[in-house]
Amino acid sequence: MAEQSFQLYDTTLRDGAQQEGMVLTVEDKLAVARELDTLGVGFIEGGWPGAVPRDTEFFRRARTELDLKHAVLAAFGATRRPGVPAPVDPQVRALLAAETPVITLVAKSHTGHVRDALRTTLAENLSMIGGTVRHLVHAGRRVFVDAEHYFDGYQLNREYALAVVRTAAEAGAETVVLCDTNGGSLPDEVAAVVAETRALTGVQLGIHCHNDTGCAVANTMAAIDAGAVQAQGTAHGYGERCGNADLFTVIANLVLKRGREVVPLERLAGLAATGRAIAELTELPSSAAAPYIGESAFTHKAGLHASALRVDPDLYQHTRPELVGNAMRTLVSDMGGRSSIELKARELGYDVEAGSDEVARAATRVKELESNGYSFESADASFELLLREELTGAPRTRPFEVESWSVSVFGGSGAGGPHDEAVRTEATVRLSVLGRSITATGHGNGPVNALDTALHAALDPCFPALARLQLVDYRVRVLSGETGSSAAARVLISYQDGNRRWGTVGVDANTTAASWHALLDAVHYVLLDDPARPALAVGATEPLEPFRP
Ligand SMILES: CC(=O)SCCNC(=O)CCNC(=O)[C@H](O)C(C)(C)COP(=O)(O)OP(=O)(O)OC[C@H]1O[C@@H](n2cnc3c(N)ncnc32)[C@H](O)[C@@H]1OP(=O)(O)O
Ligand SMILES: CC(=O)C(=O)O
Repeated sequence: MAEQSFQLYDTTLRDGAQQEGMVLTVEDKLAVARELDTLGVGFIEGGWPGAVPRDTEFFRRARTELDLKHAVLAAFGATRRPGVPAPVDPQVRALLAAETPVITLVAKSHTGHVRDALRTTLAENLSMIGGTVRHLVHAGRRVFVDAEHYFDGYQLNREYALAVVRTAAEAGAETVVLCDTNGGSLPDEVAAVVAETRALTGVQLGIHCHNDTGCAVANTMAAIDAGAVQAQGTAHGYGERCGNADLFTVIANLVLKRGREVVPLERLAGLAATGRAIAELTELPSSAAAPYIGESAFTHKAGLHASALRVDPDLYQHTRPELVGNAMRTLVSDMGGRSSIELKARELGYDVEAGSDEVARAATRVKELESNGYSFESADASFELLLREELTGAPRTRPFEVESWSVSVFGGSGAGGPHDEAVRTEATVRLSVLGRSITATGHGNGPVNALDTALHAALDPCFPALARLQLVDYRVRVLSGETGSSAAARVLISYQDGNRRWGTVGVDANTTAASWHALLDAVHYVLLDDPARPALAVGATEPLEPFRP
């Protein structure tokens, strides 16, 4: 049964948008709000109407375009200006004009900030808070008050900080949210201040933490344990400076560690998908190491871990990945043994046993190859080719043979420089498909691009499956000094193949040859299980017999 009373308050669209590098259009903001609603947060703070024109527009469009099923919208803004009555303060009027059920006011609770930043008296600040809250409540809004710099203010002048909380609540604020605005607090301090404030005021409290000590989530959890009933945070912990508390982590912690079903379990299982969707919209890379939903959150590299995980996944995982929509992954590397190979093989759909000779041989080969410069961690396709060789006990079967390949780079006008358009690269490949010789040439902005184009030109007519193969990333690492071998370069190539992304690796003394090996692995990988073997070879008048490995 979902816990109704606890308030999950998302501020991705306001405080999260204060993150360096985040620029959201109104369209993006509407889409993020829909994702958060689907996840099941209770409140979505859409921005500061009247201050940020885009946010004013967001609230205008939200009225007709956002059909929220679960969440309610909150507009954020400041208390009235000193000396200006709330009803005529333009910012306060803009808050009402946003027509949201909830308005969240930021209010100063630190005496130094009142004097130096607001440049007014302590009494006037309290009057600004009380007057603005009363005005908004009178207008029919639910009001939350974010007590800015509360924890620092509490240390400096406890009575004044408490007076801010009491003033806001007496004026009608439903929840007073204690903010660690500078993010400098630690969990024990937060827990103590929340508990004391609660005991001394009896007011319903929330928590809003920044991550400047790396403790935003821990501080939020400590505050909740101490009695806070509203948790504010952002998707992926987006926010100013070091960010805010990551609301995704807070949600998963509450449900899975505290047994508080703040979102139903079926929505929690959509957490990773929500995270991916929001990262797409913000165009900010999400951290692979993000708790619960990061790509690496349940990914295992060490052999000893893999050995235990084979027996029971709980031995090296704090929770079950599927509960948050994530999945366990195994990485193959020289840090693994037979168990890592077995787990990876099973992940790839092969039924193998750790004790088998094939797995032992594959483990030995991975260690040997990695000591010569290979890296299979992000070259899962190259690993699968190696595994197949061991499982079938035969060298790799090849749907085509390479007769020769060459690359030429033609110098430019002499002006040189990276953008000298006259520099051209041409690659020629000569291949044999079922005994027929095919020659093709490709041009590109460099050797890899030209070789890739030439390979496609030669093979796509024979193997239609190759047409969907798209090279998306290329990385070269100079290995001199890293290994004892003569290999000089390791090339890792990533491909997009329909919805899948995978990689290959090539190692050679020559960088272009290393690239060629990685390119060939990709082609062989796509053709591993392609039922449409060469349909019509170039120059053939009759369809060729299906290829049999
Ligand atoms: C902790 C937080 O993250 S709170 C949210 C912060 N978010 C933002 O600031 C984003 C939106 N802000 C803005 O667009 C602009 O700063 C505006 C429109 C609010 C104000 O712009 P301007 O009028 O040009 O003022 P400016 O930005 O220079 O300074 C802010 C003013 O707000 C006042 N102010 C600061 N905090 C508060 C508060 N809690 N209550 C009322 N007024 C406040 C300051 O004293 C200053 O007043 P002044 O103009 O009399 O010096
Ligand atoms: C209100 C807010 O964002 C803060 O104090 O950090």
